[in-house]
Amino acid sequence: MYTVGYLGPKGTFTKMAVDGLFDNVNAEGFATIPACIDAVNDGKIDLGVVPLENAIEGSVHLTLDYLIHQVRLPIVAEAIVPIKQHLLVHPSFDGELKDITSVHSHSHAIAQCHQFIHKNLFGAEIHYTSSTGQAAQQVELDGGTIAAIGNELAAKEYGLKIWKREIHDYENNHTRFAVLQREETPIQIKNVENQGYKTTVLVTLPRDYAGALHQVLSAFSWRRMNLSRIESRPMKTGLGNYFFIIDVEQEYDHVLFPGVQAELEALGCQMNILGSYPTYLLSEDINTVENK
Ligand SMILES: O=C(O)C(=O)Cc1ccccc1
Repeated sequence: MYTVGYLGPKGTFTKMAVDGLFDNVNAEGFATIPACIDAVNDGKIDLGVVPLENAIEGSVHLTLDYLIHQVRLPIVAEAIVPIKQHLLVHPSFDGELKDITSVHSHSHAIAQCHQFIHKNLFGAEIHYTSSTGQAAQQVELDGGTIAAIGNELAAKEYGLKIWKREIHDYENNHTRFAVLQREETPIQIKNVENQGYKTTVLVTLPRDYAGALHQVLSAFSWRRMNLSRIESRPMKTGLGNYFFIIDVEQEYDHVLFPGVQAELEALGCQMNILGSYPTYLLSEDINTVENK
């Protein structure tokens, strides 16, 4: 049985991703994303599930930066999870929205609900937590007039009342989660069909010159390799120096990718593969918890 790490405590979206991907695993919660990645790297757990990107708020920089700068673990699968954010209160709360004095959640969850907070919780203090689960735990402990933003699983785990459902500002809210493994071996995923494959590459340019990025993209383009995302992250060596993280919508092969790599190296660029992996789209039902 795998031991799978996730960003805990119980009731986070990362835990929902674990439940959606795996049957019969030993799930272990970690307080931070780096702690979960380190545990995979140190061989303490078999797999780690970490958030990569949200449709409303964009990349999870902590995950990307830790994977780029600290611990290069291969991404072996991706889960795309439909996200529904709810406003959770203590069961003893019987006030109105205007009575809520503070709202607690992970910065990404707060950002997905900025408009809702601005219009309905104006004046409430915002408290950032390390996860939505931790925010829900806080509401269970403190009660009173504080609220958390999180999912139905958290409401169940911490005995909270869902005061208002689906408060995220835009529809089609999804988060991508990466499954990390120390050494790539085939992994057993629940009975869900994968939607295809992606390969994520990291490219560094030798220096800033006119058309450098255009040349990099051309290496993919003339080979008809479709890109689904390009993101720049600071190299942390000074302003203007970036890594480019590029998702290619196909599985790694031994012709096209080495061809791109040779072409980029001839330009003085470096290219590293961060993973080539199947992508799983999890069902909306994952947001609904049975036997509440
Ligand atoms: O807070 C949660 O519920 C998480 O699972 C962490 C997280 C962080 C950033 C984007 C999505 C999920």
